[in-house]
Amino acid sequence: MSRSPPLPDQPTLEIDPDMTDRERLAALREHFADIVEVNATLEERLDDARERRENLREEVDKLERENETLKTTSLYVATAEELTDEGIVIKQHGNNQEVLTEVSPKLREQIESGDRVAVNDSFTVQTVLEAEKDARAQAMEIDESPDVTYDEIGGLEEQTREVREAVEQPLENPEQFETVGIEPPSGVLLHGPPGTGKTMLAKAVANQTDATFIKMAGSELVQKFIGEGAKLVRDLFELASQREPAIVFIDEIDAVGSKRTDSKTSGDAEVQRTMMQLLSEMDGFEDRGEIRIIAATNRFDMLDRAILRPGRFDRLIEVPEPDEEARRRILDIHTRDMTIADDVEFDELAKATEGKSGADIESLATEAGMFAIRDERTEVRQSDFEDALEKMDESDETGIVTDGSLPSYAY
Ligand SMILES: Nc1ncnc2c1ncn2[C@@H]1O[C@H](COP(=O)(O)OP(=O)(O)OP(=O)(O)O)[C@@H](O)[C@H]1O
Repeated sequence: MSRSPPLPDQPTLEIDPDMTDRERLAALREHFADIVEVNATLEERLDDARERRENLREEVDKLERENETLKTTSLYVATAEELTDEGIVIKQHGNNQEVLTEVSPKLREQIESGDRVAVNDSFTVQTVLEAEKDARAQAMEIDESPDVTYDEIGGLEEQTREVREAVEQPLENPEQFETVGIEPPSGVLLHGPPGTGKTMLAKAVANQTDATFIKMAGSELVQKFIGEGAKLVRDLFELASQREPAIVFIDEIDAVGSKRTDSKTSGDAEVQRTMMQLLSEMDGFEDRGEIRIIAATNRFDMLDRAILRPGRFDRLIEVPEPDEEARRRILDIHTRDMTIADDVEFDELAKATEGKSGADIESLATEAGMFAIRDERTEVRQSDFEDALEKMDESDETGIVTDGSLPSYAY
């Protein structure tokens, strides 16, 4: 805060007993003029101080209001439907209840009908939410040019060939399909245990074909964006058609495409709506041009068969856990940039990692590197890999997984 200038000195009256009346009058006049000047200065300062106090009071009010807002627990999301002289008509998400409510004049200036707002328990509008495209941006990962290449994928030669045939060829040589007179497969479903390279495979095809890679996680659709799943699916396909050629990758499709249950809870209904939207987008897909869809799941058994009908995900590709040869190759790939000591026996490590996925082998290499660093070495030895493996097996037993996710062996 800026410091105020010092107050002016109090004027002093200097009267000498030897002064004539005229001199005394002059001195008094001068003193009076000084006092008037000091008074004006003080008055000016007082005005400044009042103004400052007013500003501070406003600031305190604002902070108090903000504090109040923060203290009130959850807010509800609603859409501002209509701005009237009496207030704002909002429609609450979830129950579609319409309410005429109040809003501060300042907030009102920022609201247009159609905006999403947050309201408190008494429906008073508290804030205007960012445009919905934010939910869309959050729900989708868009990668204009993924950098994964086929040679970074260990094993999966047959799967790579199939994916290239079903996705890459229709994008690169559509006329080949026309000439032969067949429709390319609509959607490809990769199924297999977690961390085996399904996402990598989809990214590699996008890279190879210069397609935009747009990923959406099924679990987020139903958990994070409750009430918006169907709309986000629509947005996903709209976005893809704006970014052609594009590869739409739907990870964890089981979250929206599980077998229908008989329960009628609203959560299930929401999942159903999301899935119906997905199916209808896929059915109307032929005219969409250069968009291919790849989905992935590690719960193949749970999938609703409707998803697998012809014209939908009709090319099923199993992505299994890597065998010994594939593990050897994955070890090579993930230790490519590491300084490896001569004593490291990759063949032996490939044997010892039976049951591990590609993602596990990647963390094994990183962990072995960490052991070397802890020991202040730059070269990674066989013993580092062995220690890392032991640590990994221990955490498998305790169920603690290094990347923070829960182990999922449902496959
Ligand atoms: N076959 C593989 N070759 C090389 N690296 C692999 C392979 N499989 C997995 N990885 C490594 O593990 C990471 C995770 O793999 P990815 O995301 O492709 O698995 P996913 O099958 O899609 O898993 P999830 O089902 O959990 O989504 C990759 O970034 C890569 O570093």
